[in-house]
Amino acid sequence: MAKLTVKDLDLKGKKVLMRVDFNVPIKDGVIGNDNRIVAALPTIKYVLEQGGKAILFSHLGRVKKTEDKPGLSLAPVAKHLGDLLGQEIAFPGVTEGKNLEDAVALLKEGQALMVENTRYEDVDAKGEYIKRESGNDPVLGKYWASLGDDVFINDAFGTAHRAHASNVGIASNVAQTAAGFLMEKEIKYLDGAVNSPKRPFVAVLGGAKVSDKIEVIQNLLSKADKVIVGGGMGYTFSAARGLTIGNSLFEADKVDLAKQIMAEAGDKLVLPEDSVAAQSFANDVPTKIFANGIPDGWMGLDIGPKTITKFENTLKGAKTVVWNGPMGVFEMSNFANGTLELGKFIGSLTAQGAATIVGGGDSTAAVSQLGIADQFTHISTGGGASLEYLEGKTLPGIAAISDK
Ligand SMILES: Nc1ncnc2c1ncn2[C@@H]1O[C@H](COP(=O)(O)OP(=O)(O)O)[C@@H](O)[C@H]1O
Ligand SMILES: O=C(OP(=O)(O)O)[C@H](O)COP(=O)(O)O
Repeated sequence: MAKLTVKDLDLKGKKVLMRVDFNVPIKDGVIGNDNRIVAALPTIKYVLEQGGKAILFSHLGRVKKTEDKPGLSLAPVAKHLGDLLGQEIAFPGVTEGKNLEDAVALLKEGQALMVENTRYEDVDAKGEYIKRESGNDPVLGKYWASLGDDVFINDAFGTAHRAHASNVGIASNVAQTAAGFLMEKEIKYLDGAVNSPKRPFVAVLGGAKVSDKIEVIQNLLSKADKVIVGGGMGYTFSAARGLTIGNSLFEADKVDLAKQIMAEAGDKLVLPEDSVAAQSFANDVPTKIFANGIPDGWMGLDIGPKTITKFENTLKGAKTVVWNGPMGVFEMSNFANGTLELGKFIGSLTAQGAATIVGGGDSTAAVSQLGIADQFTHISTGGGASLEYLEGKTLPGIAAISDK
């Protein structure tokens, strides 16, 4: 990679700005899976060992209103990072202002500070959704850059497909932006899959970020031999096929796009045949399998047995598999089966010589939770980022890293 990397930098005594992707699942203040934090440790440790003063930035979830803020504080993450590093991480609990600047000034060589969730800046004091971080407000990027000593390390591969103030904005206001070790590693693995995928190449998409990822399908169709769509993403296609979907996850304004994709894709696109459904989003209610549409009052929360078989048949003999997005709400045991079965099947292809890449915060949490993480060639910390990289797009977060 002809990009500047962390080893090219002189860090001693410098206030080093660092973007990491610590967008991890948190429930009631408890971190459900710390893969993304662990994956960034080598770069953070290196910066501290070199005598840098690390100023860490990350987003957490999506902040759209004031009420979102308390549950999306990075406080538990700063605490957990401190435990992993064996040293305290300063956490002033704000994204700007005197308290933050004073905490930065107190940092000594080898110490680290974590800024509060960068997306707190997306909602102002009046509760307006102003997207200062997500809209890459130039004043905000400049301000965050001013906290450091002109050096920025971007190790947030999972956020590389976003052009936000905390990655692209900071980068455009410092002399040097370098890739961290995680960013380098992710690019190395994905390059292999993009440039010369062994065929058949099958992409598997699921999850809940329908409007974000449905457009990826169109581009992937020209790269992959088959594109499997399940999980929450599948129901917009079911609706486009004229099936009833009850209360399942659904993006009404993407139905036309789904129709267009189906028409263009022909049998390259592989869609679900049945669902495991429930009458509420809960694990302690009865479940039922529906094959031809889901009736009112029910929501599809996992792929059903026929779909599992269909997807496995599609995957048989694949030599490259890229998977992003769980097949169901794996966080609840009643709806984890589709993700588990498909995950085990994809994992088994690795032993047959296939390159298997699973990406995304929740997808990697799922394979860890299910105990099958070691069966994949590469676990990517980025879901949307790895998909867009595979499409051949230039990711703004990577483009903003300085050339050597
Ligand atoms: N049928 C479904 N209905 C609602 N949510 C779903 C469904 N299938 C999967 N999900 C949810 O999708 C989420 C993950 O989606 P996404 O963020 O796109 O994946 P990743 O983080 O791996 O990129 C999980 O929290 C999972 O519960
Ligand atoms: O979790 C992430 O993406 P992913 O779910 O596609 O892996 C990244 O942290 C980006 O988050 P965003 O999709 O809210 O911008």
